[in-house]
Amino acid sequence: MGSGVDKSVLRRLPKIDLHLHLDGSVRPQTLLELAEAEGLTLPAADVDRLLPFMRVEGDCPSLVDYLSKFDLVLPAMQTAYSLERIAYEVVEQAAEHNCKYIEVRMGARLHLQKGLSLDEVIESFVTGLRRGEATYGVKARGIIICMRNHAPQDNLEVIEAAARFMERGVVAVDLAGPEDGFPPELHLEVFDLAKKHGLPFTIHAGEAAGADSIYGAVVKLGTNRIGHGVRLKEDRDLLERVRAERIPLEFCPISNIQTKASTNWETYPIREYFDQGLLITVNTDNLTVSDTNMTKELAVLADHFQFTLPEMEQIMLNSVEAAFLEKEEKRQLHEEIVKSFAELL
Ligand SMILES: O=c1[nH]cnc2c1ncn2[C@@H]1O[C@H](CO)[C@@H](O)[C@H]1O
Ligand SMILES: [Zn+2]
Repeated sequence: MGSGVDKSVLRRLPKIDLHLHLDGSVRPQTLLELAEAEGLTLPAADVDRLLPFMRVEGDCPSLVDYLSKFDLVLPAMQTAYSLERIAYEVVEQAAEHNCKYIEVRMGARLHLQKGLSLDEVIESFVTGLRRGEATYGVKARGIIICMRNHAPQDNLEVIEAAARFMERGVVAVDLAGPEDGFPPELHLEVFDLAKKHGLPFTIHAGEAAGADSIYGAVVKLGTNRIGHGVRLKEDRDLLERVRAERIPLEFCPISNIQTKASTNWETYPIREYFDQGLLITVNTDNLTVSDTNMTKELAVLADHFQFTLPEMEQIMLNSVEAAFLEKEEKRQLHEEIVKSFAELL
């Protein structure tokens, strides 16, 4: 199998990652250092032995099991220093794979355990992104996540805080966390508030739950983008609507197989959706938890779905269209992607 794509070129291709969680992308060495400095206990004292606790290994039965991996890192993400550093290092990791633009997301309320305020959390996060952008030249913006298992009242506060950072690197908000039992409609009011502030949003849907969840996100909430959306084909009318309205799908192939959004590559609908003209984007989700990077994600497209380099360019241009950026910024990014592909092809 394979599309005959020269693998050595994949790393050099210009890339965009629109779906990337901060807490799922902590380097093991960084966790060790933060734990040491803060007196936190970890299950292992060196990188090799710590890694199995940080990433999904072998069989992961479900999204809920996948999400249990985040419990290990969150205690070390409760200070301004750690949040700034981890955000900076995510940009650094993106630069290693020639990403030109990334949108990094974080659940602000998950970082209040040691007394930081919501504003301090977001400030530290965007400061790290900005420093990363200045150092590596990767344009980096933030998305603030509301957790679907948190009370809507608490999420309203998250939206208010995110809105205060709209001129300082926050470009959108999101809904993430366990999908079963927490439909998007529970947070209708929360995303109405986002709309009032002119904050666009993306909703994780169709990953662990089926098309109903995507329906809630698209029809009831009016989402601008869909996080994953793998199970969209379960509702043909909805698929047609998503296609016609050009609502982007943030696919994360390696994570999607791990969380069992699809049971295997044979049933993973990326080729089918792409060929049907859905606005497919390809992203990493969680660099550490999923043990991935953008180069590996593109290799999956070549190995399992015969995507050619021009098709990969189309995927990146889809990401430009889907990006939460101003028109002029998108125009520049589009130009940069086209130019770099032309040089490489
Ligand atoms: O693929 C995913 N689906 C749903 N929720 C996720 C996924 N990856 C991470 N998180 C959740 O988002 C929180 C903030 O980053 C993480 O702590 C995790 O609970
Ligand atoms: Zn996600």
